[in-house]
Amino acid sequence: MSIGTLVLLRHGESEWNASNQFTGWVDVHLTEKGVGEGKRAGELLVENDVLPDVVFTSVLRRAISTANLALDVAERHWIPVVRDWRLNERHYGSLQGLNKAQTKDKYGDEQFMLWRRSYDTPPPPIEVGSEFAQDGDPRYAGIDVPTTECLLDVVKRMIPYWESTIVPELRAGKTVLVAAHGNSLRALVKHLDGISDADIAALNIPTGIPLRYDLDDDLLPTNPGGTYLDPEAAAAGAAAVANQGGK
Ligand SMILES: O=C(O)[C@@H](CO)OP(=O)(O)O
Repeated sequence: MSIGTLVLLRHGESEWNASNQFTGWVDVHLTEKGVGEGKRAGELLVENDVLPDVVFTSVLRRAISTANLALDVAERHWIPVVRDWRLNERHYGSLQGLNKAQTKDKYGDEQFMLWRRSYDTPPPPIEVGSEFAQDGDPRYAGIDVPTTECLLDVVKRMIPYWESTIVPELRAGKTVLVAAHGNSLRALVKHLDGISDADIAALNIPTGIPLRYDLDDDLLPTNPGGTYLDPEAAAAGAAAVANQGGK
C-alpha cells in the first residue's frame, strides 16, 4: 500500500496572536477571524479533495477548535481523533503572556530573535505556580511539565511521537490531518524537509492554511516544502508571522 497523504494545519488566529503576546502552552481561544480561518481550511480540504481519515491535535483549544471547524465544513467531523501534548506549541517560558513588541523593545532585536527563532536557546523558565505556568493543570497529570523549551526540545518530544503514532497511520494509506502550532509544526517540517538548525530560523508557518505533504516510502516529501492549499494567502500569512514584534 502506498503512503497516505499528510496535511498539516496551524490553528487559526488566536486571541493572543491578535494582541501580539507570546502564547506557548497558555490555552487561549480563537478570535472570530481565527474561526473563519478554521472554516476556510475545511473548504480548502474539500476543494482540493484531501479528506482526512484521522486527525491528530495538541491538547490546546486553538488547535482543537480549528480542527473541529475545518472537519465540520469538510463533512469529516466523525473521523477518529487523537490528542497529545507532544503536539503542543513550544513552551515559551517566562515570555508567556508578554507582548512581543514590548519584549523586542526591552531586550533588543538580537535577544528577541534568539529566544524566538534560535534552535537551541530557550527563553528563561517560567516561575512554577505563576499565572501563565501549566504545573497543576489536570491535562498534564503524570507529565514532567516543561518550564521553557527551545525548538530542539520540541523536536525531541515531537519526532518520537510522529514516528510511533502518526507514521503508522500514513503507512496504512490514510489521509492524516495534524492540527497543531507554529513551532510544533516547524519542528515537524524541519524533520520532513531535512532543514538545517540554522535555516529553520527563517521558516514561518501561517495560521489556518492546510499544508499538504506527499511522502515516498522513506517518508521523504515528493513535494519538498509541502504544498499550501492557498499559496498566496500562505505567503502573506508567513510574512506577517515573521514580522511579529515589529508592530
Ligand atoms: O507565541 C507563540 O506561542 C508563537 C506562536 O504564536 O509565537 P512565535 O511565532 O513568536 O514563536
